[in-house]
Amino acid sequence: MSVTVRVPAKVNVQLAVGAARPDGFHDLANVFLAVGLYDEVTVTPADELRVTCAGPDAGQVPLDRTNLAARAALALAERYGRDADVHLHIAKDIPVAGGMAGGSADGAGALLACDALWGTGASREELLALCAELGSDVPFSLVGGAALGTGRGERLTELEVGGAFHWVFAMAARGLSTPAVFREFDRLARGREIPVPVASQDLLGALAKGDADALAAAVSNDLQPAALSLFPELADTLAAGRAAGALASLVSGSGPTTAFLARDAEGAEAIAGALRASGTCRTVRTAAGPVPGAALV
Ligand SMILES: C[C@](O)(CO)[C@H](O)COP(=O)(O)OP(=O)(O)OC[C@H]1O[C@@H](n2ccc(N)nc2=O)[C@H](O)[C@@H]1O
Ligand SMILES: Nc1ncnc2c1ncn2[C@@H]1O[C@H](COP(=O)(O)OP(=O)(O)OP(=O)(O)O)[C@@H](O)[C@H]1O
Repeated sequence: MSVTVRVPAKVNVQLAVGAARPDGFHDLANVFLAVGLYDEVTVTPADELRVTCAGPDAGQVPLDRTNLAARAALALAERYGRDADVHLHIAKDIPVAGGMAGGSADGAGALLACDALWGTGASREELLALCAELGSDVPFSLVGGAALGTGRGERLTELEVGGAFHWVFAMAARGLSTPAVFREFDRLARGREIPVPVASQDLLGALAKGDADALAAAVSNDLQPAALSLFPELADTLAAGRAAGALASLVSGSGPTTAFLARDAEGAEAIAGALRASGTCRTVRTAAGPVPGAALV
């Protein structure tokens, strides 16, 4: 018997970052939108814990116990007194180290799949608490849709969204390490007063209305200067998307994937074509959101 769970990627439509906390994390006002790019995690009983991965970026994914899917299976097994002798297979379509919560998606997917396989009877709250232990983005991968994340991003308030938003994502030639981007944020912020992060009411209103122009005017990412500082060529990708008519262009989360908001699906295809022709990125994908979070298939 095996269980498969499909989990979406995310884009951060607002990422407000506060000062570094004593524990090294940063308080955030993090507005997540789940978009239709998916990883699938399949769990099958086995003689020992084993991870395999297939997909264009599979070579960059660790297959040992540092893999977030393996860590999720081990955490759930420990909490509910099971053994974690399972084969976890990840069909990976979300870019690796791209700022789209790919590893987090696999963590949430493995947790839900193992939970279904083992019949632990864990409540949604218990699963969300385990997700938060695995990583700041993991609870959102479980929940999906749209949500405001506070604390280090793990405390979620689900948000109403009034329509679909159409996006283009440009994947970069190399990844960026999330801790390195936060460190660069700290370096750039040195000697400056950092305001307490708060969600933008204009942005929440634009999401609720499903208004792409209003959303474009309100998107922001406090990690973008740090990502650009570590990866200056991203400015060329952002400029190419703007020139192609994107309503908004921004770095997704900690980057280096760049995200472009289009008016509709047709507009997204046109921007995607122009980005491909620009030669400023590795691959280009289109996806709409919001979509539901991790779910059994
Ligand atoms: C950049 C975002 O993707 C935006 O959604 C997230 O904030 C990062 O979430 P994530 O990849 O799940 O991050 P975690 O695995 O929890 O943390 C990785 C590292 O990122 C930094 N980190 C992460 C989240 C946060 N609120 N403050 C931080 O400073 C810390 O150095 C931490 O050691
Ligand atoms: N299942 C996994 N898939 C991909 N990377 C993983 C996984 N488990 C652990 N990792 C490690 O985590 C690193 C970050 O990968 P990931 O794809 O999660 O980054 P990301 O999308 O930028 O994350 P986020 O948007 O949450 O900051 C990888 O370089 C890899 O070493």
